[in-house]
Amino acid sequence: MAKIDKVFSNPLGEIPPFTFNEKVAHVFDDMAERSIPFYREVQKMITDLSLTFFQEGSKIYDLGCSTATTSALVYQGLIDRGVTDFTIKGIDNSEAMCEEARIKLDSLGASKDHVSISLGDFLQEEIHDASVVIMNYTLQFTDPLKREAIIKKIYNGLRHNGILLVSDKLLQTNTDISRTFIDKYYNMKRLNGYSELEISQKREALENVLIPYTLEEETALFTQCGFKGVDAFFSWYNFTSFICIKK
Ligand SMILES: C[S@@+](CC[C@H](N)C(=O)[O-])C[C@H]1O[C@@H](n2cnc3c(N)ncnc32)[C@H](O)[C@@H]1O
Ligand SMILES: O=C(O)C(=O)C[C@]1(C(=O)O)C=C[C@H](O)C=C1
Repeated sequence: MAKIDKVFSNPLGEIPPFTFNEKVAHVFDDMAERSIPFYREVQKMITDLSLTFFQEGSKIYDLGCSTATTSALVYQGLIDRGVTDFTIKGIDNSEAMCEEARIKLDSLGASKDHVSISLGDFLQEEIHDASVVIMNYTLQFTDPLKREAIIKKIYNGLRHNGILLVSDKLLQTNTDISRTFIDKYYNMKRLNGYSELEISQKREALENVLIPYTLEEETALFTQCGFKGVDAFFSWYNFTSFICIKK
C-alpha cells in the first residue's frame, strides 16, 4: 500500500512537538520528497560527492539516517564501482526509522558487513577513521548548544581530505527576504499536494524542534571547528547543502 504522508491532514487540536515517531517513519520517504526541495537531486549530489571523496578502507557515517535513503545510494554506488573495503554506519535515535532503514537495506540485499544501522544518539557515538560524514537535514534538529561538540567530534574523526556533507533549512537575516523565502517554500508544499491545514499544523509542530541557523552561523560553525574548505554545493531559497573538507 502506498505510504502517503497524511500525518497532519486532520485537525489535531493541541499540536504536540514534532517527533520522528512510527507514524512519521512509516511515510517518511513520501514526506521528505514532498517537503524537502529537490530532495532526490540533493541525494544524488551527496552520493556523487561521497563517492568522489571516499577513501579505501575508511568509514562512512550517515548521522540521522532516517530510512537509510542516503546510505542505500552510497552503498549501491560503491558496489557498482567494485569497491569492497568500506563500511557505512547509519545512526538514528528513532527506533521506527531504524526499522524502516533495515527493511530498505534488506530489500537491496545490502550486506551487513558493509552497511549497518544503529539505534543511538549521534551526539554520544564515536566517529573514527572516516572519509565521509553525512548530516542530511539533521543538524537543524540538534540542540544549538551541542552543535559545536558534534561538528568538532566529526572533524577529529575524519581522515585528512575527509569531508562533512550537511544539508539544512536556513534562516535569512533580512526579514523581507526571510518572509519571501518561507512563502516560496510553503508554495512548494502546496504544489506538492499539502493542504493549508497540513502546512500550518506542521509549522507549529516544528517550532523549537527544527532550529535553523543563518548561513553565517552555519558557515562559522564549520570553520571554527577546523574545516578549512567550506562551501555550498546546493541552495534553494531557505535550504542549503554544504561540503566541508578537512585539509
Ligand atoms: C529530516 S530527518 C533526516 C533525513 C535523512 N538524513 C535523509 O536524508 O533522508 C532527521 C533524522 O535525524 C534523526 N535524529 C535527530 N537527532 C538525532 C540524534 N541526536 N541522534 C540520532 N538521530 C537523530 C531523526 O530521528 C530523523 O530520522
Ligand atoms: O520545515 C518544514 O515545514 C519541513 O517539513 C522541513 C522538514 C525538514 O527540513 O527536515 C521537516 C521534517 C521532515 O519531515 C521533512 C522536512
